[in-house]
Amino acid sequence: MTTIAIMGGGPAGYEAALVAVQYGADVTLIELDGVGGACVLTDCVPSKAFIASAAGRTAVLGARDLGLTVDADRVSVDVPTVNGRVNGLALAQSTDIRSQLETQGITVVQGRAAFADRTTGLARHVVHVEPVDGDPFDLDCDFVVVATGASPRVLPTARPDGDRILTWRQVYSLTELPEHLIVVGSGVTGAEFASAFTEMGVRVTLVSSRDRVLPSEDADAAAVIEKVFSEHGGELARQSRASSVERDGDGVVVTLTDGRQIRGSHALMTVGAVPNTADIGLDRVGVDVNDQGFITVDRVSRTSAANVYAAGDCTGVLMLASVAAMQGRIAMWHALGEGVPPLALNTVSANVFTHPEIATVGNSQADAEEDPSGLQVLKLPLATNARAKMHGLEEGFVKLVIRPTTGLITGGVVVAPDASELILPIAMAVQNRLTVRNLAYTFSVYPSLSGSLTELARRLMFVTSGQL
Ligand SMILES: Cc1cc2nc3c(=O)[nH]c(=O)nc-3n(C[C@H](O)[C@H](O)[C@H](O)COP(=O)(O)OP(=O)(O)OC[C@H]3O[C@@H](n4cnc5c(N)ncnc54)[C@H](O)[C@@H]3O)c2cc1C
Ligand SMILES: NC(=O)c1ccc[n+]([C@@H]2O[C@H](COP(=O)([O-])OP(=O)(O)OC[C@H]3O[C@@H](n4cnc5c(N)ncnc54)[C@H](O)[C@@H]3O)[C@@H](O)[C@H]2O)c1
Repeated sequence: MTTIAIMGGGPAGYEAALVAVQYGADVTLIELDGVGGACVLTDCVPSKAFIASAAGRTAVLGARDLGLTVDADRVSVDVPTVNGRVNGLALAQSTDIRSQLETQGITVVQGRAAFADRTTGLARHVVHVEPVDGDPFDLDCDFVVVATGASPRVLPTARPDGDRILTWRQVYSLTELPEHLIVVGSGVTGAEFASAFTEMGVRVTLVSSRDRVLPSEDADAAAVIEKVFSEHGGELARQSRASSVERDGDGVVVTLTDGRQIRGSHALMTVGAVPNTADIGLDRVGVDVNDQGFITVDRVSRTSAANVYAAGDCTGVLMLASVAAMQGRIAMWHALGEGVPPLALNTVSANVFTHPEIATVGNSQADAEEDPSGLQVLKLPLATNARAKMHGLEEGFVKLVIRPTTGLITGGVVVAPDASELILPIAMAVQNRLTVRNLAYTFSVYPSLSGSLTELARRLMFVTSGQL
């Protein structure tokens, strides 16, 4: 029987385990904290549950625009209840995944795993396991999957104390809302928390090292987020790189590289993530890492060492739960002899859970600007959509990227409250090589926000080159 050890029980690890066991392998999954990994326990799942509470407050207050009487002073956030719900939901999800794994026959060990090979270059590997309760033991394996994830990056001059200077994993132990939260770092994590805390009525300053929020996202989408953020009272400190964050009595002071200082009650550090690859014995097996410590993998998740695969955030390929899970599955399909298509990043859909949300898939407007003869972009604001008017939506848009010569849809952006749900038709089109004509001829419900997608496709039929 093929013996497989999986280090780490996040989406990369547990999805790899579920595939391996289907092929009759003897699978042991070793997870330090809890099954589901950081994704379920501290990162993706809790943050989205927290954001759901923030969005609930916005929805209640927004009901005034729909003719309902709401006493704004009586809409308050019960922080211990919100965080209790968040933490309880994460634990429940972890328990569900663990029981699914065990029902399928996967051995789950809570503990730390590391390579213990005595010689580099062998095809079989030894994984040393130190369970949290029980004696250490070694596993002799045909294949190993490294899926150890990543951790918040800590600046030496801004050490989190869990009280006033927080990582994103420490937000859920707050017992009351910050008076003035300074969010340092305006990537996806920073933007999501800045948006959620403003929705909860907190004064937020977002420190961005660039001249805009979400530097890697669609510029039009980021502009909408900035506008809504400032309407909710948020302040954006542009071109501002934090050089240190220190306690100052009951508050914090963030010092910027140009000497300016921003004072607040709390600081939330969202300055990126570092891979958990330092102390797992990768050098004993000859697994290459890049200069930031991320494991180098190919598109079927192979590392530089024979029969060692790696998946998820520890590879830094695209730090999304969906990509981690797919890398884990691909690793096991490949190892166990299944013909598998390599990972294709041009079809990945992703969502930023700000208010409103930003969902993207495939080619971006930046791609189109680099290739103006090959790609064309059209944007349609939602403001004229009947359903948007009914719900009082004034912001947001849909955008499609197409190949004008063929009409193929190669990418898109949706900015809307439920963009994460609305992106699927575009993702289907990109994945299945559909054209604007295919989308234009599709019935959408009237009235619906998705009606703007079919309308945009109809408009695009007239900017394509006549071959449709
Ligand atoms: C705030 C935040 C919100 C996010 N929201 C989203 C989202 O909405 N959608 C999305 O797609 N992605 C989201 N992400 C990204 C997503 O959480 C990650 O891409 C995902 O967790 C990666 O999964 P993974 O399996 O690689 O690692 P993880 O989920 O980090 O799991 C790795 C596990 O390995 C364990 N481990 C580490 N070392 C060892 C060892 N030596 N032995 C045993 N176990 C070990 C760790 O304890 C950890 O539990 C978010 C990230 C953050 C920070
Ligand atoms: N909804 C989602 O899918 C979701 C949510 C959160 C995170 N993620 C993923 O997790 C990964 C990490 O995202 P992230 O936002 O945590 O990290 P990131 O590395 O993407 O962004 C960190 C930001 O902090 C800035 N920064 C660094 N040092 C700074 C300093 N001293 N002062 C001010 N700014 C500074 C960087 O310039 C960067 O813009 C991403 O790949 C992201 O896609 C996904």
